[in-house]
Amino acid sequence: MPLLEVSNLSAGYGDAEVLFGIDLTVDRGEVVAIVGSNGAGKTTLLRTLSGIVTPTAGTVRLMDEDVTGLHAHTLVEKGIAMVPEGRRLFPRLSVRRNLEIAAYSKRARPKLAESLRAAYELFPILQERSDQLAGTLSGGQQQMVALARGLTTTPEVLLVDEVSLGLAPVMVSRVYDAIRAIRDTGMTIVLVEQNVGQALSIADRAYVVQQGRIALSGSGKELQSNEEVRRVYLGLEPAEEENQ
Ligand SMILES: Nc1ncnc2c1ncn2[C@@H]1O[C@H](COP(=O)(O)OP(=O)(O)OP(=O)(O)O)[C@@H](O)[C@H]1O
Repeated sequence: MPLLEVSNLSAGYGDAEVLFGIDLTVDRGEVVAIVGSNGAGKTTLLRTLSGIVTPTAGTVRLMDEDVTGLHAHTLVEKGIAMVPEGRRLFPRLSVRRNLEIAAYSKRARPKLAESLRAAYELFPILQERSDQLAGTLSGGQQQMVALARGLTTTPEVLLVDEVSLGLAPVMVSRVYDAIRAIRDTGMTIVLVEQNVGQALSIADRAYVVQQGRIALSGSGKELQSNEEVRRVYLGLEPAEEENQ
């Protein structure tokens, strides 16, 4: 049984339909990447899975329970956490306070001390900076707070939107190291990325979204060598040796 099973999911904003019959599965412990061009619907898919956007058709099952159309706060209680694009921290609150606030749910509150310990173990820099205002951290460090905040909700699955957006390349590698470290704890991760190369390098499996539909899927390795993916998303010629 997959941890997350999405069948025939459609969603949009008012009359603007964005997703058309998405099917995907995520197994426990997997990193699944959702890649595609600007405006393909990747963020909308994550927003629908996290209850911010209500689906117009289809089903979402979490650990075999139908959770379709539940509100975001209910889905947090059930174990779906979203790390949004742009991080959305409270810039004038300390790192520690940002993490504590995330543990508001009945699910997470009793485990707050344990979650903070685990977050600081994963991200020692955040422990060093725990009293610093989140808005004064570097972009990469803020992204680590956003990831740690998602983990503080003690999720079954962490949905991560555009984690590398706006970061310098060196920071992107650090943030990806952090995601590998999170994966190594056994966490299930769904990663939406425009940085297709990075996402495929870490993904067990990936889906390519085009105009609101799944156009391709396969293991991260398979998609890295898929001709269309190489040409359209990685900017490589089909015969070109990968040397980046
Ligand atoms: N709040 C909104 N109201 C109306 N339309 C929206 C809203 N958010 C996104 N859209 C539209 O939905 C479509 C899909 O956007 P979405 O953000 O899901 O794509 P994406 O693949 O994540 O791309 P990006 O990486 O640029 O965010 C786009 O045409 C976008 O203009």
